[in-house]
Amino acid sequence: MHTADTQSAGPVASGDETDQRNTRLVASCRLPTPWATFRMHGFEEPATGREHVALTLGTIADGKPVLTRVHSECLTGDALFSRRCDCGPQLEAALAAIAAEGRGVLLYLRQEGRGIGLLNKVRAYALQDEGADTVEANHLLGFDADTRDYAVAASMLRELGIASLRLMTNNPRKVDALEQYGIAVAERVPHVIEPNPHNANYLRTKAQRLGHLLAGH
Ligand SMILES: Nc1nc2c(ncn2[C@@H]2O[C@H](COP(=O)(O)OP(=O)(O)OP(=O)(O)O)[C@@H](O)[C@H]2O)c(=O)[nH]1
Ligand SMILES: [Zn+2]
Repeated sequence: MHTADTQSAGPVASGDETDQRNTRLVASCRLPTPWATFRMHGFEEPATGREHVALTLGTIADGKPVLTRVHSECLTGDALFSRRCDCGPQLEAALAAIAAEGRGVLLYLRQEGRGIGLLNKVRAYALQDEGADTVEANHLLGFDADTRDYAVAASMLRELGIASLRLMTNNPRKVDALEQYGIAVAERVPHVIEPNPHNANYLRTKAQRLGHLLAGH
């Protein structure tokens, strides 16, 4: 098992006062998991009070592209074992990949339900139970299909001293958004999970309507 105990002292600020500082690093600690013992860094977004975390492993502020997962909160998939989506297995696979490499970062962003919040996601799921797809359900509730913003992710990465990523994602819009906020994506690493009978339609909709790169959909 890899351990974060030997990694460099901690996050390094870029020193550039013109950076958009949307987040503030509050505290860091050890986080043992089944895959590795990570460093966990807790951030707050002063403008909104939202709290986010990053898990890091190894030496990450050395300028070389860092294997990275930018994961959006999904309480149902990440914590409650829901099979409606692919979030839980993606989270596990990302931590396993970072541990296997001995170096990397996972940002856990508190933008549940593609930014619409937990209870609106439950409303969206109820509409999907009646036949709407994931995009139609958001629209019926008066939201865009995806209301997430990655300025916070870019700010956290800068505070961790990371400027270049090997990003585990199937979402080209996530790559574009991070680059727009000044983070280089040296490589997109596909992060495809084997579908199950409950999420096959959802994954097809993501590929067809949200532009996700999921081979076979
Ligand atoms: N509004 C809404 N949000 C959902 C639904 N299913 C999952 N989510 C949320 O979607 C977010 C994950 O986004 P995804 O579209 O699965 O994937 P992504 O992060 O864009 O792309 P990847 O990096 O490839 O995983 C999490 O915040 C989930 O809570 C849904 O049916 N409706
Ligand atoms: Zn999910």
